[in-house]
Amino acid sequence: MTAIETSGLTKEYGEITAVDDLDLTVADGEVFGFLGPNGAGKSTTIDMLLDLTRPTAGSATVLGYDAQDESDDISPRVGVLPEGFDVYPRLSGRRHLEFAGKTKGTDDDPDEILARVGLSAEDGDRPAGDYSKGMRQRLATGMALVGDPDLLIMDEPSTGLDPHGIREMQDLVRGEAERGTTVFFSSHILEHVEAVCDRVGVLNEGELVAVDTIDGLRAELGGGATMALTLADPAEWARDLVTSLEGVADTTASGRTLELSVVDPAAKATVVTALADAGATIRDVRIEEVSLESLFTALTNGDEGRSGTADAVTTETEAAR
Ligand SMILES: Nc1ncnc2c1ncn2[C@@H]1O[C@H](COP(=O)(O)OP(=O)(O)OP(=O)(O)O)[C@@H](O)[C@H]1O
Repeated sequence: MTAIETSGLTKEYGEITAVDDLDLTVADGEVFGFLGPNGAGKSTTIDMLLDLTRPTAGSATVLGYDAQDESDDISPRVGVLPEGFDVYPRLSGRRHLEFAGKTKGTDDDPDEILARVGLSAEDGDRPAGDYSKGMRQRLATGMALVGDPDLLIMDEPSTGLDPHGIREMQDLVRGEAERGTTVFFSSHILEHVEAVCDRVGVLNEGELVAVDTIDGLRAELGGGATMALTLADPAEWARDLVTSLEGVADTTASGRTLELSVVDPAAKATVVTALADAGATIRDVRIEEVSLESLFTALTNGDEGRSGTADAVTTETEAAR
């Protein structure tokens, strides 16, 4: 079964096409990163999946149910961490979870959920207003996990977290994925998506411009990686050898250093093996992957977002500043 499937899904707000003819499939059990700059249409897509807004055209299924006609079958099976959710400061963490349980009509043990999101029983007793931003996000994720959903939808879950909080969030997502939960993770921060997602879909101005693994995207864009190998002997002969290998380009030799680009990620191992087989002694190998930043910029034409600010597309390093 597919967890999410959209077909020609479109949402227009007057002149603006927020989501444009979106065909997207997310497999059961997958952690899928939904990536795009501010205003790309991520939240609007999520709202249509949850029947919070109706499409202008097209359709979507969630867990096999029609998102519009069978939304009552969908909501008990889906947990949502909405963008910008904040806690009720005076309410304890445990009360938040009890409240979520009542709303969903389940009697999940709050302490089991606290533990699942990495909060202690003592944390559960404290007012959530005293929590760090990372703890608040974990509690909010816990509320989404009440009822043990098959699909967890997280809209920008790492916004505002420091690097430690981000790692905690990523561990949480990985843990849920290991339990078999499908995770749909929207973000405009590249590294967050790369670290946890099996595949990513890149949305730009409402259109899906790519769907692949991060490695696949790198390869597709021809960026791949650059390799610099230091050999024990002058590298000129090795240049001729590796130039003939599939997926290798731009080979240069200078003294004992051999530099090349690999278009196909698998070519890295091929280069090393071919040189070793030919009797070369490799003293050092340096590999530089194409940065996610440049990858993203290439896909979105450096788009800074329709409603966006100049830092709409950012890296973790920038976000942490
Ligand atoms: N209710 C609405 N009325 C009019 N325009 C809207 C409405 N909701 C969204 N839009 C517009 O649709 C486009 C997509 O917005 P959306 O919030 O889905 O993007 P996003 O990718 O989630 O962005 P962000 O990362 O900033 O949350 C934007 O141009 C936005 O201004």
